[in-house]
Amino acid sequence: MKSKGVFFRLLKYMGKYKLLYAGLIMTMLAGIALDLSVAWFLSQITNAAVKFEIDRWPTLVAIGAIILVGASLTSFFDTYLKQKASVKVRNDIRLDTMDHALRLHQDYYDRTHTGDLLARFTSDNQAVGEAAGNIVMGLLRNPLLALCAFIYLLNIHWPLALITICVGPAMILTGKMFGESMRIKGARLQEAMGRGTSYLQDVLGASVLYKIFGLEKKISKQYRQFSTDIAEIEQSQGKTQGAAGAVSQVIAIATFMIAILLAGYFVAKGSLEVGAMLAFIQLMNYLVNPFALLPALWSSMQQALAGADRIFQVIDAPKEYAELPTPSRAKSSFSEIDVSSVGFSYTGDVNELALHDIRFRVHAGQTVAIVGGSGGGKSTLFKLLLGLYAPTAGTIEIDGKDRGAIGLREYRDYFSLVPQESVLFTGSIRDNILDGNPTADDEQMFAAAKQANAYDFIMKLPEGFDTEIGERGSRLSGGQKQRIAIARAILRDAPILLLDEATAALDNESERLVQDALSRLMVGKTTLVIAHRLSTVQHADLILVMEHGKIVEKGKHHALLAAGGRYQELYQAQLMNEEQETLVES
Ligand SMILES: Nc1ncnc2c1ncn2[C@@H]1O[C@H](COP(=O)(O)OP(=O)(O)OP(=O)(O)O)[C@@H](O)[C@H]1O
Repeated sequence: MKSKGVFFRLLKYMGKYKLLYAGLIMTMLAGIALDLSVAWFLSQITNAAVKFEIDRWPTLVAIGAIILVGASLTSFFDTYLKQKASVKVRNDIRLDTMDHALRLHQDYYDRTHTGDLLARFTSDNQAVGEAAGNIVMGLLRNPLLALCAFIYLLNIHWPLALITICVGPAMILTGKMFGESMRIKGARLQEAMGRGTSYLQDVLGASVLYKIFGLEKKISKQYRQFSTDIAEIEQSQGKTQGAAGAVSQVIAIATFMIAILLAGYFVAKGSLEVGAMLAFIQLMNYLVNPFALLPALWSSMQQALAGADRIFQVIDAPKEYAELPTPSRAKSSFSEIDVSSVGFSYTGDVNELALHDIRFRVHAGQTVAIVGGSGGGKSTLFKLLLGLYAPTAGTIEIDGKDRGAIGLREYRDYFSLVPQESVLFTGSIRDNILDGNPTADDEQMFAAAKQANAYDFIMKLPEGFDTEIGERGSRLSGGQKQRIAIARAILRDAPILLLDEATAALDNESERLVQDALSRLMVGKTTLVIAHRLSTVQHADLILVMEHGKIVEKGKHHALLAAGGRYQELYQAQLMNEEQETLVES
């Protein structure tokens, strides 16, 4: 997006705090008046001194004191209000980003590293906050101060004032010259930071893996590359900023010198008072300094706008819902799911189908096992069933209606999910189980925990259900996390359960507790399970064998085994696996 468009969008966020910005503008105007009064004050003191007007001194001291008090007050309010405005705008943008991120299509999450999204919430947000406070006010105050100083200068000595104002166009040109380059470097920097944060997130969340595999040196080397990229862009930014600063300094000093030489000349000729010359010097500062600051402010604004653009990309990305959906209320029943000629492509290209012509029907209460080799399309089928992606061809209907007719939230209310790796959120065990049904009371929560074989271990924890589980459940064992996730699914009590069986074996006792919990969860439910266990497939009402995105065999265990096809191969392989596991354990 063009930086102008980005700026106007940022302005909308700022517009919510009109009073605050009105206060800031008043403070700014008072500050400028005080600055100018210092020049006037200088001229008064000098003229009184030159004319030996000693009796004016008490008044001059009083004026000096008033200027001092005014300056300290405006300085306080200026800093305080700018900070307040910046914090409020940042907070609103952060909340808005979250509000939109929660509604993004799964496709966005599958394509984008979460670290990159995190950078938009952190470093980009920080840059935008700066823009809404210090930078925008600086961009307003400096030209206005320069303009007021110029008008005052015109009053003192107009030919001198006109010579001095030449600094303006030269500085604006400098700003333009370096601003675009700063904006491009700013965007590159934020992207590099996004990549660095993504990498950090992967590595710091996998401490056990890098310790065991001895990857410390490799990771340190790779991170050096990310860090060096960031440092190089920052250095290059420094160069551009330095060059912009140097050019503006040269212009400022040259203008200053010419004006002073001329002012001195006019005093010597008797056409300018000494007091007026002192006021002139002070006013020159107010004219030249703002122009010297403008290029740097302008480039910081460009950099902040590059950050804002990255945030607005998240806000503008296609969403699943127009508003945040109402909390889920699981459906109580259904009769049939009909998957009819479903085809799907992640890329939208019909030549790259991840699923081809998938057809099957499930009746309430049945268990369907989905088996097949890696990359066969099992998880993709789950994603479609859960409404995370829409089929490219064909339909998925529940009781004769597809998700378009039912509405996405309501469609998802038919489902509960137990993923392969249990995901728990930061918070207490209670919070996590109640995610299944926030309206459940303690009795229902305890009953769910008991069914999930989780109650006893939870009660042994120091704070029972109120125990904080730590980041991603890090303070719990794998089996404990799974049982909490199962308790959550039990409390949800949705009629269709999608279960991705864990491939990683737990120890015997833990495995038994988890399996037992899962069988209780499945009672009375329709279950579609990506199955890795023989016991699950043997008892399924329907087995779908998936290879290369197609259902290559379909039926019940004995019939498929007798057919001697792909299912039999998979079954034999799994049988050998489980026999080996039993041998290792015994
Ligand atoms: N987000 C994605 N974008 C593009 N292609 C994808 C995406 N996710 C999966 N695929 C591709 O779709 C195909 C099916 O993958 P899927 O994860 O559904 O297989 P799977 O049967 O669940 O495999 P596994 O048993 O190994 O988990 C694979 O070729 C995979 O590379």
